[in-house]
Amino acid sequence: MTAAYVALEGGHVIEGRGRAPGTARGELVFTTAYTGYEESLTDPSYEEQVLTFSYPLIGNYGVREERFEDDRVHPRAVLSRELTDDVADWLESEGVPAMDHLDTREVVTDIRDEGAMKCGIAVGEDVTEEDALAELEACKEMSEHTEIGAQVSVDDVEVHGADNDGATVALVDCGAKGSIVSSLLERDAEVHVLPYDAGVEDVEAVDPDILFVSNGPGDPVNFEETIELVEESVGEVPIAGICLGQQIVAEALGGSTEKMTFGHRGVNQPVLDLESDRVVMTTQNHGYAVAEPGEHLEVTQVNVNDDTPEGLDGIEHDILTRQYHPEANPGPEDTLDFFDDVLAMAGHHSQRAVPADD
Ligand SMILES: NC(=O)CC[C@H](N)C(=O)O
Repeated sequence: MTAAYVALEGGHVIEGRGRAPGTARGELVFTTAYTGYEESLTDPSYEEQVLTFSYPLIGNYGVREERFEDDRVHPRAVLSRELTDDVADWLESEGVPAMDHLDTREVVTDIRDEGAMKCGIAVGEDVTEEDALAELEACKEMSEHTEIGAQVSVDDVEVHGADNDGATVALVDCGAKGSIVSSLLERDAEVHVLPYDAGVEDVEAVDPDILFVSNGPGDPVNFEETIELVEESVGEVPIAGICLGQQIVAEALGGSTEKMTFGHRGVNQPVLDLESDRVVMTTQNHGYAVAEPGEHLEVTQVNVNDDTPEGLDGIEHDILTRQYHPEANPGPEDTLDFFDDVLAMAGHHSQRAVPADD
């Protein structure tokens, strides 16, 4: 058996079974999702984090590329009660350390009590507890990853669905899940994926019907360029956002965000829509939340468990954001109509909707 250690903030070291070798460090978080391990492991929002699966068996329906949200694994390391060989081999081929035979109830209880925390991992034939502790020592706080946008964004503009007849969307890629792009393409949109640090001139070059800010990893205040872009675009073009996108929109409109104790990560987070009084089940993966929405935004949806803002609507301008992942994947699919609502905002701004010769 390959040795495997995870050192938690405070110095507590837990031993497990090595499943993919290497050393790593990151913010230790957990997801309660019982399906969707392929989607979670390829979700760019997990960049710089170590992901613990609380569900005890991970990998029981194999590993298929069609399910991937990006072309690589994003968590720095993976902890589980039991990983199948399929998943362990995949993680090894990606160079991502993994360990199992852990009591993940103990890990999750620690995170719930102490909050998301720094950790160090060491997996391999000759590793020791000290190797895991050295990784812990070198681990940064999530908010110190100030360049995290550059780690996950496209470098150059990418266009998808150029032949589509629907709305033109400028999607600012702060670490976008692939299924946000496919949800827009399925609705006939032409999607221009822009780097996270795109400026107003880059958006003007696309002349979009919608400016859409994606999900992404880390602390939203580190996305200064994206916040500035949204600030300058309010009132010029309808704006949409998912997860980090909602947080960036709130920051841009004079609101604020805060770090949660251990966040929301799973596929059964209940969300109440305040207008319809209807509850939907949602996929979530976030460790920050909107604290103050900003003066031009109204909170329209809240998390049933802790009342945190889950949906924001613009009061004077066309703005629509969600803290959860409406694109689902792995599901549930209660909230896919968000994309229809976003695309319905296309053409709301007359200066863009009315052709010059009208
Ligand atoms: N999925 C996301 O976009 C995550 C947003 C942000 N990084 C957070 O942890 O809250």
